[in-house]
Amino acid sequence: MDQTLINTTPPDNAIETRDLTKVYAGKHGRKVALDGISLAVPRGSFFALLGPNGAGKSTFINILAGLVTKSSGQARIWGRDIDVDHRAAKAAIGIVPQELNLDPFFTPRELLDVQAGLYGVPKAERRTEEILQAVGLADKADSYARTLSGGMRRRLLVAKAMVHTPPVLVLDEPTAGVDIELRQSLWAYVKQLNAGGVTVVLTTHYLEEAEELCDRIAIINQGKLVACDSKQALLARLDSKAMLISVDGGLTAVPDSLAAYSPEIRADGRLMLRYAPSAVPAGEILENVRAAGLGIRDLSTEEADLEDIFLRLTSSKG
Ligand SMILES: Nc1ncnc2c1ncn2[C@@H]1O[C@H](COP(=O)(O)OP(=O)(O)OP(=O)(O)O)[C@@H](O)[C@H]1O
Repeated sequence: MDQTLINTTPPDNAIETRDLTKVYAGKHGRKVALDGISLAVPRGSFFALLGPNGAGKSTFINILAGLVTKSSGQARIWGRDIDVDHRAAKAAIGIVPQELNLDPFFTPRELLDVQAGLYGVPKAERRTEEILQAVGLADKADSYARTLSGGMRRRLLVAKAMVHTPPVLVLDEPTAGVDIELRQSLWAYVKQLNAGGVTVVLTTHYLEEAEELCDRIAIINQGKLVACDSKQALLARLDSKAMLISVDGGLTAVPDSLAAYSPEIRADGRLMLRYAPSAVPAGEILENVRAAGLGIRDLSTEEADLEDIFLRLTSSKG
């Protein structure tokens, strides 16, 4: 890690933005891509930045990366203001871009060396072999980048982002187009980095991925922050569950007395009853089911998932 970062107390938040705004002046007029985003990414967290296409995720990340100039607002990376302390802010972050932009005539080893040089990492401190090993590219260390598969290039980009040992790693849609097996190995490595203290921020279209990996989630819609919370708190917000009941002897019609639970008979014949766990105890539903003369053969429940939250917060109705 950069000496100036080592010699200071680590901040509570790895990234902090205040009223971050970006207005693009395009051919078709002004486009507000970010509309006053204030958020904090706690140090050590595994943070997901979610949003539909065009929500502003890449713009947000590219401002942190120094690739897009913000229109107004502030951003701090590892406590360093990107305007005031640009060099230290840049040293604190490693960015894995969305595009697979690698020089085709360089080998992974050369690319990592060039990158280390750009960041002023002294030769003796370079961890080229270790990083190549970690991303599963040790046996491709001397092959031209153009001969690498999409999944390998993606992993090479992660390796590139890590050469200067930044405490914050940001991945923009890292698994788009990467097959499942490689996705797993990429995540294994990123999880290992996170377990070692690296703060990880990722944007992804795969909500299950965010749900599985991340502990905090922010959702951006049309340039505005519509949610930023722990995963548990976000999911609890929906306060919605479904109870699935296999009824003795099957079921052709739902008794009227269960109408309050928005009942539905599933294609597999099970009866689905919806309820808000904070207001309705499961036992009460079971009593009502029995009182309606139905025998319960088997029972399971389904929780709301991130997709439900995401759709609710980003639907055009708001
Ligand atoms: N250079 C630019 N000039 C004008 N408008 C732009 C520019 N870059 C992005 N935009 C617009 O700003 C908005 C946010 O784009 P951005 O790429 O940040 O979204 P995103 O959430 O990353 O989307 P995706 O998931 O598709 O990458 C979009 O409406 C986009 O068309």
